[in-house]
Amino acid sequence: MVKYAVEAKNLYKAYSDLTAVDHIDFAISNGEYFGILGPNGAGKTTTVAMVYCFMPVDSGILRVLNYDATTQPRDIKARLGVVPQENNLDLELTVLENLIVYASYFGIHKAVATGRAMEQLEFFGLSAKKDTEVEKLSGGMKRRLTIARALMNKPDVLILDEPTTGLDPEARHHIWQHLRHLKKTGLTLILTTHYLEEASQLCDRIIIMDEGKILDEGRPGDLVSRHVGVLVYEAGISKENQPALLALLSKQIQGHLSIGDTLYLHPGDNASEVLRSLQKHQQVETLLQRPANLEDVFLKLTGRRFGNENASS
Ligand SMILES: Nc1ncnc2c1ncn2[C@@H]1O[C@H](COP(=O)(O)OP(=O)(O)OP(=O)(O)O)[C@@H](O)[C@H]1O
Repeated sequence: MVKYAVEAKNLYKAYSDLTAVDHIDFAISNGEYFGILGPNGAGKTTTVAMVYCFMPVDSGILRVLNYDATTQPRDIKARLGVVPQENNLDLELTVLENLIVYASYFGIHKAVATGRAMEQLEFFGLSAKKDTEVEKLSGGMKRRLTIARALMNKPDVLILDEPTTGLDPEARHHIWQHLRHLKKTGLTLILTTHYLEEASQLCDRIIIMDEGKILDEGRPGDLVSRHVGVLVYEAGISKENQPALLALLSKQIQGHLSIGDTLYLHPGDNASEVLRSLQKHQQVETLLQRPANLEDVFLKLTGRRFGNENASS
């Protein structure tokens, strides 16, 4: 068995003069759930599109299941499952037909394909819909069917490009649950997402991308504790009060970090004392205490927020 499911070294891709993937390195172990997290335009889709040999590599090394992405794309494609960003199911066909037709592209005999399809539909809670035309399914069902379809060739690596974008929270959680169950099969999963919670919930390890570069990589929890600590206080501070407040904090907490109106406190910090001071000096209009998350990591690394839709996802 090869050591890495995917290995990228100095990987580079540009569209004319726009650099989409800027000399990045990463390695994904077999059986790992690996996330590529980043805002719109970060280069996530371009990165995975090179992994599934849809887009050519401009320069650098990209090996997938020990095959070279430039010279051995057919070997790679045969062993991958891909769920692209847009649903590309055949809307006029039934649920079952979609799976069987897809399997035929891999030369899987109809009888074998039917058996496999029934197993997949059972697993993804779609058995009752097997004879329904795809256009009549809900968005969440369509997405589950697209994942089921990508598993028809029993891939070693499953690539999901933004698997839950556009779904409501319930449908999203439903998909997460299925993906967690799939982990037991030893599947390697590569997921791109701009949902911070999705990355935290599903991934063993993530890279955070921005403007084609990798800002950092690690386990989601480790990234949070390494960059921002455990607790975060969001303080509503008027602009004129900010300098005085920061001066006060500096006296009280060694090495505290503040970005905008968010204060980051590490477990060793004397948080309750800080809070008392803040309130005593009436420099804070509102104060919210919450656990630190990957949004804070992104903010710390870039000085920019990830985007409002992520805060509550
Ligand atoms: N076919 C293309 N032609 C030209 N530029 C492109 C093309 N595809 C992507 N880009 C640009 O390359 C950069 C990276 O895009 P990419 O789609 O890889 O990012 P992303 O992180 O997946 O973003 P999103 O979440 O919006 O899909 C962006 O600036 C994008 O506008």
